[in-house]
Amino acid sequence: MEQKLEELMPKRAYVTFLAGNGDYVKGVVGLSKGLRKAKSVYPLVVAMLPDVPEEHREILKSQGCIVREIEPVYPPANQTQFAMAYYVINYSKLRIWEFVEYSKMIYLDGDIQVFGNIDHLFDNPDGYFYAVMDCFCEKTWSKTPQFKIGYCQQCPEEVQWPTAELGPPPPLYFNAGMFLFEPKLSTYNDLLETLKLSVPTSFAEQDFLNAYFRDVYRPIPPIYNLVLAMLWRHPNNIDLDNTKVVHYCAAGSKPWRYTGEEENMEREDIKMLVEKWWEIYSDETLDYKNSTKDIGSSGPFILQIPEGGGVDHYISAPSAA
Ligand SMILES: O=c1ccn([C@@H]2O[C@H](COP(=O)(O)OP(=O)(O)O[C@H]3O[C@H](CO)[C@H](O)[C@H](O)[C@H]3O)[C@@H](O)[C@H]2O)c(=O)[nH]1
Ligand SMILES: O[C@H]1[C@H](O)[C@@H](O)[C@H](O)[C@@H](O)[C@H]1O
Ligand SMILES: [Mn+2]
Repeated sequence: MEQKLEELMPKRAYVTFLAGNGDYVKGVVGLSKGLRKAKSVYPLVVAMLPDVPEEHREILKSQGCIVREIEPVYPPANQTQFAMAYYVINYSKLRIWEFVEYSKMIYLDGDIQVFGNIDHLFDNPDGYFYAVMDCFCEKTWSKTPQFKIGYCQQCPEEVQWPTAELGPPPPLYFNAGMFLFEPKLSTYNDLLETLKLSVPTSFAEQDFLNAYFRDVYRPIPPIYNLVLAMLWRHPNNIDLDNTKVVHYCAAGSKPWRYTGEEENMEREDIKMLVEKWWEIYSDETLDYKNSTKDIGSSGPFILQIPEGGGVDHYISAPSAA
């Protein structure tokens, strides 16, 4: 019997996370417009906690986002001081492994902007967890042994890991603001069960995900998640001209809150990147309602086949189920 094309195609989507009634909704609106500008063919799902107000949900739907409410996930009770107190809500991100109507997803934080098309990352071989290596040099890391001895995995030759005192060097560590993963119920259930036995640490679910996926983690280049501190900590490791994804995670760098006053925020490269975020956010031609006719603009109800990545490509892709 003939199967419909839709049924044969592995489904893919971007996914972000939204909590509360604050201003992160602006980040998500910016992100949805950035994905449209980059002509991504996949929709943006917003996994949101129940505390996101109706008004913000409507704004996101009107930008073509698929809104999915999730229940909060809490870490085991513990005395941990997270690097930022609000990181506790980020454990709720684990719910995205339950989105099994998609075979592969790319998670992007709401404070991320996409400046180039990254749809090709979905074609990476199945069975791995792909993300960009983090940097340990900012003050948020000050409680960690890495920071205390001045060790960063971005330049492991500068300060060598003291194996004699601390044992073997820690495994590669990714920033959890961007990653490619495969939703799966078995993984989802195991993540939640494993969390119950875990001890919360400074970087909350980012530390947890690093520990959980350490054997299948494959680093991808920093052009797929430019953690802004890399600009002043490791300029030689980055390629700004070819950077496709920028993560406004450094203190004071969220474009919708930017004042330029915090440390490093007066830099020309930071100003330029903040301006580039605003250009996309304020561009009305990128609003979903103005761009649905445009081929390549992502939206929830349109089945689209990417240029040059047609039917054969989809059908031959190995199943991630
Ligand atoms: O009030 C809030 C706070 C956060 N968020 C969402 O949670 C994400 C994570 O928060 P930040 O982007 O402010 O955090 P950082 O980039 O500093 O944090 C990094 O470390 C965190 C540890 O919990 C997470 O892993 C996060 O994905 C990773 O990029 C946001 O992008 C946004 O999508 C909200 O919706 N509302
Ligand atoms: O998740 C954190 C956060 O984004 C910090 O702002 C950054 O300095 C860290 O390197 C990262 O691990
Ligand atoms: Mn972030």
